[in-house]
Amino acid sequence: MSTPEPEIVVADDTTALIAQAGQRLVYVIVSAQRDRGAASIVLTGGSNGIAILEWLRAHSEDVDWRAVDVYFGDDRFVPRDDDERNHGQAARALLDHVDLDPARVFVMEPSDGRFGDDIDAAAADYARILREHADGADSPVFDVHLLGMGGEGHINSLFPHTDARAEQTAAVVAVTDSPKPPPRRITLTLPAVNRSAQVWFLVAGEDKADAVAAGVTGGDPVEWPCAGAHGSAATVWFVDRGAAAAL
Ligand SMILES: O=C(O)[C@H](O)[C@@H](O)[C@H](O)[C@H](O)COP(=O)(O)O
Repeated sequence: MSTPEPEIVVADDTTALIAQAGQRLVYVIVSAQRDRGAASIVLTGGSNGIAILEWLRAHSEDVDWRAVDVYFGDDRFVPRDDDERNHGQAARALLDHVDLDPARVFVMEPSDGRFGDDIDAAAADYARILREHADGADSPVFDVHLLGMGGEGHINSLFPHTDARAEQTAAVVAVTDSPKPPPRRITLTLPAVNRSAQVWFLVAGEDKADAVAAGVTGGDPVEWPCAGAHGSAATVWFVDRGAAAAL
């Protein structure tokens, strides 16, 4: 399946990057709600993934939050109240402050959740949730999957040269040896990311420039996982000047 050429949006700084991506996200959500009655987004961790949620908290008066399905691209398999949880960070930044329908917020279980310390059961549960909202496929067609990115090109918890990155079938896998701590995580895989209509990267800093260049110019996705992520309708790289330095 061919994918559209990536679009690159270069912002002067992180504040502008987040505002540009935030404005466009509001537009996509409002358009989807007008056309289909609902929108679906996949959240991500990291400083930019959380910063866009803080931006939305202040600028999303046009969004009907009760008609947004919220998923997570990955989360750390640590206790619910651990500061490392992407869900907790997202809740503090946005989710606790807008009128979401709790039945439409799909959280990966923590290590003290319904499955206790059984990470495989917790990952299987999230796979079940995705299937239930996927019209016969393994994962939904998300309107927008947000992605942060590490300097070595990792996205979600898909790190270079790992089985999780190489997964071709399952939509969700457990990771127990993440090279970046904490070691245990649950993550959507590239097949799930790539079912999204739009995949958006939020990337700042010159230390990410080589990975951005690899991602944009079709580098080897084994080496640079970001290069394997594409939306079916659009792939957008929101980058600051530093992250764009090698383009
Ligand atoms: O799971 C993690 O360990 C991090 O959350 C990580 O995946 C992060 O999202 C990226 O490294 C981008 O982070 P920044 O947006 O802070 O650059």
